[in-house]
Amino acid sequence: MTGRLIAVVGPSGVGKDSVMTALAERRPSIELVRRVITRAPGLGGEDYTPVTEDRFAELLAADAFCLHWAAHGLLYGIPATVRDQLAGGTDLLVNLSRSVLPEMKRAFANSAILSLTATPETLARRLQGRGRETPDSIAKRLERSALGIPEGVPVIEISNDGSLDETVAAALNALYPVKV
Ligand SMILES: Nc1ncnc2c1ncn2[C@@H]1O[C@H](COP(=O)(O)OP(=O)(O)OP(=O)(O)O)[C@@H](O)[C@H]1O
Ligand SMILES: O=P(O)(O)OC[C@H]1O[C@H](OP(=O)(O)O)[C@H](O)[C@@H]1O
Repeated sequence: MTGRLIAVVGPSGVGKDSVMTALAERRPSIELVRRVITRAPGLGGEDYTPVTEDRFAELLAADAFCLHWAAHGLLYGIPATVRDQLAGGTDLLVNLSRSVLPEMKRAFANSAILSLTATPETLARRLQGRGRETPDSIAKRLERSALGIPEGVPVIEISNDGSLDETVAAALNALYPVKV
């Protein structure tokens, strides 16, 4: 059976990368997709492939991405090689922009979307605590947090306002319900 592409979406700071890492630890058969990003190397938060804008354009022209988008002044690409991993039966977790969800649903029949939520106060506290962005960039990310899920796209909505353990348990129950 083909693997499932599990997209994790939600506003900046909601905890997508933290939840993805914890999910993969709890269920080691799930693999994390490494994104190609025009971000400076070594900024942490996730394991990504840093590239220049010129290199990103080359990869795009060579059809190296199955999904790509722009946000926060950066370009993001999902390697087309994920199709081979899925064909091999591996379930994959991928951090996506909410804006590419309709395209993702059209392109990947076996897929699911985890939509993480948290209050504006939690988002602000977490972005400030993480310290990866400047105060100006944090303010812009908080403004963008109001962006919703595109209409008609089915999602599994899970609050990450509580502990990571609670979120991971709820996500695993929804994604892999125990058959009785
Ligand atoms: N349930 C949680 N409880 C407490 N802190 C959390 C929880 N989830 C995430 N965090 C913390 O919140 C901060 C933001 O989390 P993370 O980087 O995973 O968010 P993100 O949604 O991937 O953000 P971005 O889209 O900006 O990359 C991190 O410092 C992380 O440790
Ligand atoms: O607001 P939307 O479009 O849903 O998401 C836009 C981008 O924001 C986050 O980027 P990062 O992980 O902070 O670099 C997401 O992962 C996505 O790439």
